[in-house]
Amino acid sequence: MVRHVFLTGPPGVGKTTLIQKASERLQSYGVSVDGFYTEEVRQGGRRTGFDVVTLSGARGPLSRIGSDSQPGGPDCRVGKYVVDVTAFEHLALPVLTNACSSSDPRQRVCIIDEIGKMELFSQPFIQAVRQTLSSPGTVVLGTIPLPKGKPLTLVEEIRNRHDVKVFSVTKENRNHLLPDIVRCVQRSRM
Ligand SMILES: Nc1ncnc2c1ncn2[C@@H]1O[C@H](COP(=O)(O)OP(=O)(O)OP(=O)(O)O)[C@@H](O)[C@H]1O
Repeated sequence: MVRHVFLTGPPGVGKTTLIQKASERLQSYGVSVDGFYTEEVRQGGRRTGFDVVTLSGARGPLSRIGSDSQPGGPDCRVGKYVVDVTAFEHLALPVLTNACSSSDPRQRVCIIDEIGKMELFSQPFIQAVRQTLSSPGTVVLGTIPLPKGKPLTLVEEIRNRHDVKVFSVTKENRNHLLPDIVRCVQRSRM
């Protein structure tokens, strides 16, 4: 029985776009949707980092090019991007906690875009994702990266769960997947 739905695929293929469309479609059906997206930040035509944007409209940095890690702190770097773990946790953790603790008896959908290298610098985030996945009232609609390099423990865990359906997004199928994703989430809520 599928409980949670994840999208995977190469960078820039359209995972976030699909999740946003699915979220809008689900909300138009009266489904309660919460969570966060990761959006790229561009300045002068080049990508300078990523922001976390919650569905309730709050925005903060996830990572930026060229800024240094805190002196003496851990080096939370992915390629040229330095992750602002504190800012990320400040935005993402309350969203996940709320998704698990809502008193609304109807099942709700929690968008987690994405669970990748940058986000996984945060141990509290890892714990919060595990808790959300095991929360009976919550269906997760999220994104995970394709397997590449060293396996990411939580991502492997998600892939191996029996209650998870993973859609692989490609340039060829990205314009056709939306109804399947929405249907799968709707069925998970029954
Ligand atoms: N179906 C589509 N047709 C044309 N362009 C698209 C489509 N889906 C997304 N794009 C464009 O591709 C770019 C990347 O999209 P998006 O951010 O959704 O990809 P992503 O897979 O989430 O990327 P990342 O791996 O960096 O998070 C955006 O500029 C978006 O407008």
